[in-house]
Parts: sequence; structure tokens; C-alpha cells
Amino acid sequence: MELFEGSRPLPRPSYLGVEITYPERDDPQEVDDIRTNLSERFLQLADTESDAAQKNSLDAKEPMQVFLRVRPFTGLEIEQKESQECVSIPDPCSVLVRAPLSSQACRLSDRGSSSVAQKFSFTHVFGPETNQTQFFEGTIKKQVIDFMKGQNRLIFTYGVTNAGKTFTFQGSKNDGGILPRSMELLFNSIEGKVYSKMDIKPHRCRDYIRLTKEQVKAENAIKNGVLRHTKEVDPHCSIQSNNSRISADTTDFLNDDGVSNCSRVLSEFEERVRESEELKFDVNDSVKFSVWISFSEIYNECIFDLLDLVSGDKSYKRKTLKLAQDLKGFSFVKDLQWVQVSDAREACRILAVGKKFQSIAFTKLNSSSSRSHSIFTVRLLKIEDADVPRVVKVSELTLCDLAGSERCTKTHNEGERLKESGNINTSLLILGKCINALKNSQQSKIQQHVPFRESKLTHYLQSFFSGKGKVCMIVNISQAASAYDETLNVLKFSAVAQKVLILDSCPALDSLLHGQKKSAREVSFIINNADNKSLLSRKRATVQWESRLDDVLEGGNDEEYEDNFDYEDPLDCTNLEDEDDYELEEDEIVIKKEAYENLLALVEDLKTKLCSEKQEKLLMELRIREDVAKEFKEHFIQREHDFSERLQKEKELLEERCDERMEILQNLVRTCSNEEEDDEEDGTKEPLSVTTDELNIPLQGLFSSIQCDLAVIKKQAVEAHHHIEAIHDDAEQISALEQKLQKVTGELSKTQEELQRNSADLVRQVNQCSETRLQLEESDKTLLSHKQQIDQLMDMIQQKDTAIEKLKDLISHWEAKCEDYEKTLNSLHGEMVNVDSDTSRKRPPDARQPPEEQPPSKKGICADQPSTRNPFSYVSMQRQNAENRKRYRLKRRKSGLSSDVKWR
Ligand SMILES: Nc1ncnc2c1ncn2[C@@H]1O[C@H](COP(=O)(O)OP(=O)(O)OP(=O)(O)O)[C@@H](O)[C@H]1O
Repeated sequence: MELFEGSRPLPRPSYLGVEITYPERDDPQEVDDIRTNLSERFLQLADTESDAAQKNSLDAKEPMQVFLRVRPFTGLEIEQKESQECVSIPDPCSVLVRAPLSSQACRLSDRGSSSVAQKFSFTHVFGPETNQTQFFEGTIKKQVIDFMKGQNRLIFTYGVTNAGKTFTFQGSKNDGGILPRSMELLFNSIEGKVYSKMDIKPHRCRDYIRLTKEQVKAENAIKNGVLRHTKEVDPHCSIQSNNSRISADTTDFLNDDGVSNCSRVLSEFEERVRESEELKFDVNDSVKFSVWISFSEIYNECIFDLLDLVSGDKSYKRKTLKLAQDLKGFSFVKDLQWVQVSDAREACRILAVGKKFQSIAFTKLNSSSSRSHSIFTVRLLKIEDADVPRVVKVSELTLCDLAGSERCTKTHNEGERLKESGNINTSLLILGKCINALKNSQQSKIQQHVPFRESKLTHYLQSFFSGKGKVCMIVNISQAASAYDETLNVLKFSAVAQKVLILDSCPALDSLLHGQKKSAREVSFIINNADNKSLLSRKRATVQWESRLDDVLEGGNDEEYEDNFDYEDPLDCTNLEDEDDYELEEDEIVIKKEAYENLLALVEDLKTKLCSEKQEKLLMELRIREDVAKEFKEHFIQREHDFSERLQKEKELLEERCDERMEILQNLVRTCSNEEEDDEEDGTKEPLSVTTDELNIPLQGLFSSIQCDLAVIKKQAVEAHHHIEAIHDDAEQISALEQKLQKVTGELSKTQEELQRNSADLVRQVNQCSETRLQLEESDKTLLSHKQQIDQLMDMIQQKDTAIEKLKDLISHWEAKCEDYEKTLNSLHGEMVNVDSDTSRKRPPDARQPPEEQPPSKKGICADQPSTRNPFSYVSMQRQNAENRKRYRLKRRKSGLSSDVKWR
């Protein structure tokens, strides 16, 4: 039966106390971890009571401390409206983040709104208003104190680029970060107890070596060389070795070149420390402390020593250092330069030298972005400064300023910067994987492989996650809306990191050693024993059942391994000293014969117990294996049963679907045949139900027609084949065909040319047509406007005609009136004539009187009476008529009648 189907582990069988469930899944079933668990069980059973007590203390695990620091907005960020209240701090131990609308998180969320806030808890949250002092006091101070008490501590920063990691770590020009402050606290605390000789130097991970006079000289030369570098970069600095106090004349912590010049900050801090807390070691006068510092960086997956003097030479290719692992499984950087320091100022100057050589570059998001993970390590040797100085404790404080994760879409990095980003992101991703795997292993009993070796950073940090000492993480975030998505990822990672339990073996050792005066060899035995146990538990946590050699030894460096074998007792410094010293140490161990015999008996007794234990374990293993096999068998039977059920169900489902499809097909065929029937002339209807035979008829027809087509195609293919063969044989025919082809091609090209010409003509004509059409349209428009004008004129003519008609009527009216007047005049004239004749008859003929005025008469009206007319009166009458007419015209004109009326 298949056990591996993917990467997700199956639910554990019941022998681990987990109920067997059989969800539908395609993931692999890891079998290796079963063996791991057995081994763990054996080890548990093997522990004696005293061992158990010791083991309990060794396994004193605590969750990793994670502090969050929220960076304030920069001026530029405020200008760019980055402040969208994405981050708030409801209480000192939690932070609330709300996705801005522009964020990917918001876009991808189902609700698509920014209203849903996420809360993350931390050991402590420091808001944007927190200053460096408050931050140091609230976080690292305790760690430094623990370190001074002899414990190992790792402090590392984590966050996206430009989140303020380096600021927190190293600080600014006027305000030192946790690193200079730690140094200050350390040297203030060991004031007057500094072991300034350089004859004992830390070695490998937790060892030390005694140096000869020549070696001491060489060390001194190296130290002065390093410090000279600070002189070169900062002329105001002066070396003041063997002086733990800081001179007041020195200036800033960092100068403009980013070089350490810590005095002012340190002297201020010194004051504060002195005021607030004087942490003095309550140790006798013979106890001294030797402080050694190293500073390295992991750049593009290579480790470089930042205190390597040749680093300053640009043409010199920096030496890549290797990681090594001692027999206890602790990693260390091989051939790393350790420099002894006597005061905080020296430490800061060494930091400045290292910083000068550190890989820092301009990116779009940060003008001085760390392109590497920097590791600043302080080793503290507690020395009993008697006749022969003797190291009683070695502790280590490692401060890692990790480079920030970055999105290339935002940084727009290219070339070298892009490569750096890739390496930074990869190593941080692996750190995330390791943290995740550690958490899973600790929470679920299922041993997961922790991929420490996949990156240099995690490989280096492995020791701390495996019991070397406590780990403290500082998470830096910015509140900028544009960095929200990255910030959210950082917070999620931190939430996981907080769940990781860190084993700290040092307190156990302390408790074991406390209150008893033991010889160096006894101490070494206890430590080794403890180390071996912690190593075993470490191996259980990190290495699978079959530990491969390269999981234990470093980089194929067998020599290193053998070296460690020789010096497997870390506190038995005689191993590394002169032979004489060794003898001296040996002579100090005094065991009575009785005790020796007792011990021998004890050993024998233990041997027998061991044998019986082994037998018991073997039997138990057998039983467990049987149980496991039985449970597996049941499990597989159950799975088989499940699978057969599933198979059956699927079969039924398929059959059902098949039936449904058949029904659909039948319906389709039925509809088609109905339609055909409708088309037929007789119009007789088929019954709705179709039998299978009836259904087959059209299909058969279809098949037969397809077969016919196939036969025709085959025939054509055969013919074509024959034709091709014939053509193949006949070269002449080919050439004739080729000629024909050429001719046809020529004709084709001619036709094409003609076609092109005609097309061009056509196009031209089409263009002309369109132009003509446009002209025509314009003419139409003009015609229309003319027509409209004509219409208007016609209207006007009509109006005029009407007016003329009216005038004509008026004229005829007035003519009639005139005739009336004439008639009246004529009658008046007649009357006048009568009156005249009467008067002449009454008067003597010679009494010629001038005629009286006569009313006007029309010319010719009185023509029929010329014989009766007096020539004199006639003339006057005519004159009178003319005057009357004149007066009448005048009157008419005044009354507004047309003057066109003519008197006839
Ligand atoms: N708490 C703070 N108060 C004031 N300014 C800060 C604070 N934290 C960071 N800054 C400023 O923010 C900028 C970026 O900080 P820093 O260089 O420390 O980021 P980083 O996380 O180390 O970036 P990278 O990973 O790219 O090296 C710097 O100009 C720094 O002075």
C-alpha cells in the first residue's frame, strides 16, 4: 500500500494517543518519525531519577522573547500621506493593524474593506515615541545583565527594509542604540575588574586558549591596527586603552561617515547608568573579566570578517570565512578575528571600524540600507586571577542586525542590489521556515526537520535555538500604509516566533555547580555530561533518526571535529595549555582508594543495570514494534476498506452519470427525428418513445456514411499516392510541371500586379466618386436654399398682387365716384348755363357783364353745347374746373388716398 502521497503528514496512529481518523487526503505518511518517537521513549525510560531531575532543569524552556518597536513617520512619509492609521497600540503588549485600502491584503480579502483589524501580542510593544534609553531599559538591559552573569544571549532584529533595525541597533549620531548602551552597561558593571592582559583568548565556540608572549604581542598589534583604523576615519578619537571611563572631550557616537564616535552619548548614558543602577558584581577581588569582541557579516551567503584589516584595501578580495561546529554541536565562525577591549569606547570604535567595511548601500526605500546581516559578538571570560589565571566561565552575547526583507517591485533594485535582495530574502525565508519547524516540532511531538543548514544565517544561529542560550527578537515595523503588506508578514512571523520555546542550559549548569567545591575535572565531567544530554536532546529535536554525518560535522571539516575531540572538556583548560600546566591540574585531583573502589563498584553495578536496562528496552522495543505493526495492519485494513467503499461509490456515481448521459442523448435523437418528421410532407407523427433499435437507425446511417466517406478518402489517398509515385519516377514530367508551375506563377504574379493596378484604380475612382458625391451634396444644399429663396419671392409677389388688386378696386371705386362728381358737375354746368341764358334774356345784349364763376367741368363734357356757350364764361369755367380739381387732389392727398388716381 502506498504510504507517501504528498507532503502533508497523515494523522498519527493511535499508539501516539491520537485518534485515528481517515479524512480524504493525498498526502504522504511519514514513517521515519515513528522511529524517532521510539528513540525518545527509550531515552525517557533510560533516565534515572537523578538524571530526570537534571534533565528537567536542562529542559527548562521558555518562549522566545519578542519585542516590537514601531518607527515614527519620517517627514517624507507624512508628505506622501503614508499616515493612514494602519498601526495602533491598544495596550503595552499588543498591536492592532488595519489594512489600508491600497494594500494587497485589503484587495485580496473577501470583504474588501479595511475595517477588519488584526491584533498581535508581544512581550512588549514600544510605540513611535519611545526613545533609545527607554527601549534599552525595557528590552536588552536584562539580557546584558544575564550575559554578565555568565549566560549566553542572542539578540536579533527583524523587519522589512527601512523599518528602523539599524537605528535600534547602532543608534543615530546623538542617540546610541542598544549596542553601545550594552557595552556601556557591561564596562560600568565590571569597572575595576577588567582583565586587560591578552594572554587568555576565546577559542571556537565556548573554549579559550592561553597565548604565549609572542601571541600576545601579535594580538596587541592586531588590536592597535584595528583601532588605528578608527583614528584614520575619525581624527578626534584617541586610543585610551586600559581605561574604562570615557573622556569628556570626545564628541558624537557616529560621525558623518557613519563612523563611531560614541563618547558624548556614552558619557551621558554613563551618568544615567551611574545614577539609576550600579550593577556591580559581588565577586572577590581575584575575579576579573576579559572582554573580547568580533564583528562579522553574512553578505550574499558568505561570511566576512569586518575586523579583518585588509578589508580596507579595496583591491583585496575579502576572505570568506567558514562556519564550523564543535563536538557539542555549537556553531562558530572559523578564523574569525577576536579583539580584546578594555572599555566601552574601544568597543564602540571597533564597531565603527566594522561598520565602515559593512555592506551598506542606497536603495529606493532606504538611503543607507544594510545589505548584509551583521553579527557583533561579545565574549566574556570570567577569570580567577590567581598565580595562574583560570577561566571559570565563558559567556557570549551575540547581537545580530539582520538585513531587512524587501520587495523588488518596490525597491526597483537591479544588478548587484537585486542579487543582495535575493540572498537577504532567501535567508530570512529560511529563518522563518526554521522557526516554523521548531514551533511545530515543539507543539506536536512530530519531529520535523529544521532546515538550519539551508542558509548561513540560520546555520550560525542554530546553536541558540538548540540550547546555547536564550534568544530575544526585536521586531521593527513602520506605520507606512505602503509597507502594510510586508509589515503584516513580519507580524505574522513574529507571532510564530513567540511560540518557540528556547532551551537554556546554563542555569542547569549553575545549579549543578552551585555550592560545591569541585575539581576542574569533576566540573568538566558535569558540564560534558550536561552538554551531551543537551546535545542528545538537540539532536532529537533537529536531526532525524538517522543522523547523517554532515548534520553533525561542519562543512566536511573533519579536522575541526577531531580537534574538538581532543579538547572536549571546555573548562579543562589544561588541554590547551602547556604540558606542565596539565600535570599541575592533574595533580590537584585527589581521590581516596576507598572512594575509588566504591566508584569501581558503582561502575560495575551501573554496567549490570545498563545490561538489564538494555534487555528491557529491547523487549519493550519488540513489544512496541509489534503494537505498531498491529496498529498499522489495522490501519491499512481500514484504509483498504475505505478505499474499496470509495471505489464502489465512485462506480455507482459513474454509472448514474452514464445513464443520465444516455437519457440526454436519447432525448436529443428524439428531438432530431421529430423535426425531420415535421419536414416530411405527409406530416405523420412518430410516437414520442423511441426504442433502442430506432435510436440506432440514424446512428447506423451516420456510421455507414462515415464509412463511405472513409472509403472515398482512402481511395483518393491511394490515387494521390500513386500519382506522387508516378511523378517521382518521371523526371521529365517533373520538369514540365515545374515549367508549368513557373509559368503559372508568372501569370499569377502578372495577374496580381494587374489586380494591384486595378485595385489602385478602383481606389482612385472610389475616391473620385466620394468627392463627386460630396460636391453633389453641396449643390443639393445650394439648390435647396435657392428654392427656398424663390418660394419666399413668390410669396412676396403674391402679397404684392393682392395689394395691386386692392388698389385696382380702390381706383375703380374712385373712378365711379369721379364719374358721379362729373355728372354732378355737368348737371351743375347745365343749370348754370340755364341760369346764364335766363340772365342774358333779362339784360340788354350790349351790357356785357363778366361771367360769374362756374363750377369746374370736365374737358369736353360741355362740347355738345358749344353753340350755347359764352366764350368768356366758358374759359372762366374751365379755369374754375382746373382749380376745383387741384383743390380736390390736395384734399385727397391730405386724406391719404393714393395720388396715383388720375383724372381722366
Ligand atoms: N525610532 C526611530 N526614531 C527616529 N527615526 C528612526 C527610528 N527608527 C528608524 N528611524 C529612521 O528611519 C530610517 C531607516 O532606519 P534604518 O536604516 O535603521 O532601517 P533598517 O530597518 O535598518 O533598514 P535596512 O534593512 O534597509 O537596513 C533611518 O533614517 C532612521 O534614522
